[in-house]
Amino acid sequence: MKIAILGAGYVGLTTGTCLAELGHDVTCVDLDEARIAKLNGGEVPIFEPGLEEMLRNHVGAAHLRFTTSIASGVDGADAVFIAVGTPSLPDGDIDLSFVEEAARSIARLVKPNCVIVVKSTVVVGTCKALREIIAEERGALDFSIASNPEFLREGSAVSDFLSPDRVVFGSDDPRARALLEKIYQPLADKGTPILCTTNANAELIKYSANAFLALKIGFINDVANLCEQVGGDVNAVAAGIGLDKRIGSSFLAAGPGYGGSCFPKDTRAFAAIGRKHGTPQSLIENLIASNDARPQALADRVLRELGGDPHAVTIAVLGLAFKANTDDVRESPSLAVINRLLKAGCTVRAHDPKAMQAAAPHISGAELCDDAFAAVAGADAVIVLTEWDEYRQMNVADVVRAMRGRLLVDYRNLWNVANIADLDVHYVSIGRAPAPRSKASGKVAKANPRGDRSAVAVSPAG
Ligand SMILES: NC(=O)c1ccc[n+]([C@@H]2O[C@H](COP(=O)([O-])OP(=O)(O)OC[C@H]3O[C@@H](n4cnc5c(N)ncnc54)[C@H](O)[C@@H]3O)[C@@H](O)[C@H]2O)c1
Ligand SMILES: O=c1ccn([C@@H]2O[C@H](COP(=O)(O)OP(=O)(O)O[C@H]3O[C@H](CO)[C@@H](O)[C@H](O)[C@H]3O)[C@@H](O)[C@H]2O)c(=O)[nH]1
Repeated sequence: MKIAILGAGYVGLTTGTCLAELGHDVTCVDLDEARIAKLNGGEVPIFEPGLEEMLRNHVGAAHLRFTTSIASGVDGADAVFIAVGTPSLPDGDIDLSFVEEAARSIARLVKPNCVIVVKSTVVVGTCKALREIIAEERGALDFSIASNPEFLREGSAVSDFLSPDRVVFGSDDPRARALLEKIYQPLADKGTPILCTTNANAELIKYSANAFLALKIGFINDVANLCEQVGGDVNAVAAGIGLDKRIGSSFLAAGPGYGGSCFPKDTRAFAAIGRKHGTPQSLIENLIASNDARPQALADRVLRELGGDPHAVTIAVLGLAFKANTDDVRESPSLAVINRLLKAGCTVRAHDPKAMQAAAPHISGAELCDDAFAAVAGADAVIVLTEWDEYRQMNVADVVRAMRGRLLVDYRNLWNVANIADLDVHYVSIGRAPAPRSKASGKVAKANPRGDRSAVAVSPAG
């Protein structure tokens, strides 16, 4: 099958490479000349595990090409996937202008009977609107339009695409359905459930899935707040509720709030579409408000723990990406925490294994360190904000030795409390029971002088 993909970002590039892997002949088109030049020079412009190697194999075998020319990209294509961005508008609704522009630009170029597949995340009714735009541009063209929402996660995009929980496509016409079935046949052969439904349902499924997953995260973060006040441990609570098959254990990791290019934007769009149609999505509206407030609250907590004049304080931040295994910093809670600390007057030194270049323009004033220990050296406090394995595997005793102060803030619950128990540190984590007991005496320790019950204060051994 000859396929063109418009947009060679996280989704377009992964989709193009994986469709080549499934045996199709793929051309990825992007208007960003620098991006295409990099790809044609054998360089992959994003960090996504497994992508580079797979991409090189298919470029080498001439199944995968990159171009800035829409005309040559879509020439003769049986299907054209639109995978361009759908950013937020100021009112929370999504900006469909890139998708509309993409549809307009291909309308006069695609061959008759072509199937136009909307891969971008779009609000319900978009396929219908695009059909009208294309008809307006091209008059009598016989074409089909389908929605094929993407559920991959950054950091595991390739495996998510090739081994998905399901493939969803929505189309109101049999030609599009038949073509998409053919495109995804290799996944169906492996037993992947294929759900074929209407355009509108497919569009709604994507937003509902993201909104529901974001709700799970918001819920566990609220539970974490409660645990801190009443003496619970959110990890134990999450494990306990996650064993109920109706709840499931995934997406119950408490942390600094969800970020990234999808959940924040898609929950806002979900809420906006509810308001527009007179069906307010109050659960989601509340979720957005509490998630937006979380990074600031977590930064303020660090300032409270430190006390004194923030101008005299140096803080090391470990992690800038919105999650591990990606270089993406879009709506990363880490950036919001850092900017709050900078505004308060702190000196901030930050590190990330992959995301420093992307983060730099958003945290001017912070010093970027090539090495995690360079960030930590001489710091009064260390805050972990991204769950990179590199940080998980750090020897916490070495971290403490390198610091000037004694405040360790683990906003991803990466470090094992038992390994910290013998260190002379004040350890703050998310949703953990206060354990202010000295190992030696079994009495309440004084290592948490401000009496914040949410902090785990650990006394030196012996
Ligand atoms: N990032 C994810 O994990 C993810 C997962 C599922 C769905 N989505 C959705 O997929 C869509 C794309 O997301 P992304 O993260 O890949 O975006 P991105 O910003 O990484 O990439 C979009 C690309 O489209 C290009 N582009 C814009 N207009 C174009 C046009 N007319 N023709 C050709 N190229 C054009 C841009 O130059 C850019 O390189 C969004 O709707 C997003 O919500 C994203
Ligand atoms: O238990 C969890 C799981 C995730 N997160 C956070 O939630 C955000 C999103 O994480 P994740 O879903 O793993 O990454 P994305 O790449 O944003 O993927 C989401 O958004 C994509 C774009 O729509 C969808 O395709 C995916 O199915 C959906 O998981 C990140 O900030 C994570 O740190 C948590 O705090 N706790």
